[in-house]
Amino acid sequence: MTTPLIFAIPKGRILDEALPMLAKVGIEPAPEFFDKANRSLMFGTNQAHVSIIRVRAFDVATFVAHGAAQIGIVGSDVVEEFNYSELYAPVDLGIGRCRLSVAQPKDDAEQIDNISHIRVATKYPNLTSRHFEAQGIQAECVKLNGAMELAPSLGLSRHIVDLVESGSTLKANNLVETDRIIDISARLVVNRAAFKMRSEELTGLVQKFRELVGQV
Ligand SMILES: Nc1ncnc2c1ncn2[C@@H]1O[C@H](COP(=O)(O)OP(=O)(O)OP(=O)(O)O)[C@@H](O)[C@H]1O
Ligand SMILES: O=P(O)(O)OC[C@H]1O[C@H](OP(=O)(O)OP(=O)(O)O)[C@H](O)[C@@H]1O
Repeated sequence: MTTPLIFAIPKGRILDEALPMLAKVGIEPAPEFFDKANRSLMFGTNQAHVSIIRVRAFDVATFVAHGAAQIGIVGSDVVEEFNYSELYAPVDLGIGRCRLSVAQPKDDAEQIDNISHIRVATKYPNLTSRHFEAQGIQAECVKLNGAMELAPSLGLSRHIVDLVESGSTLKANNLVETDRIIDISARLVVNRAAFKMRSEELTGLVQKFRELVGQV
């Protein structure tokens, strides 16, 4: 019997858009997956050789990069933040679209043109440092895991780097977007070693996703 293929999917907001895509490529989670009272983290599917794990978005990349899961779905923000060499991201799924941006208080007139150091609250210290480094600015990142928008009003940092979609979270917290770092969408990710070792199964699955999004 072959070991099942482990497919990692994020439990956050991408999940609702990812499940119909999985169904279209022929993978449907077992009914227990939809039972909120069920505390399992790994689920069978309609395909005997495919299991699903539901983990936090950042952890999808970690599970797949280390080969604990062979394939997964995760935002390109996470792929680029980690930059794991073992993570192959062959398909842009076109879901979970947003952008990673710099923001600051609406009434803060400070320009960052003439400064060499900046303090930034963010969940993305690597992307943030890289972005400011390219402008000759050293970024001191304060790592938060959510609610970055609170940082400026509470004096944690003047600037934040966070995900923006509609802009309503920034607006509700009196912040304005000052720079766009990257555009983001969800990617199909595959562990490179697994892609070689289990090439038949994984190439077939990658191809189905490519066809689904019209990237043939
Ligand atoms: N406002 C948004 N619009 C569209 N896509 C988003 C938005 N916010 C996040 N995403 C995408 O969804 C992914 C997961 O975001 P989500 O907010 O569900 O995670 P989270 O709750 O911050 O994660 P966790 O609880 O696992 O730390 C992000 O990595 C990004 O790719
Ligand atoms: O521009 P908008 O449409 O307002 O979306 C942006 C918000 O969405 C995400 O947060 P989420 O709602 O996932 O909550 P989180 O802070 O717990 O991650 C992100 O971190 C922003 O706060």
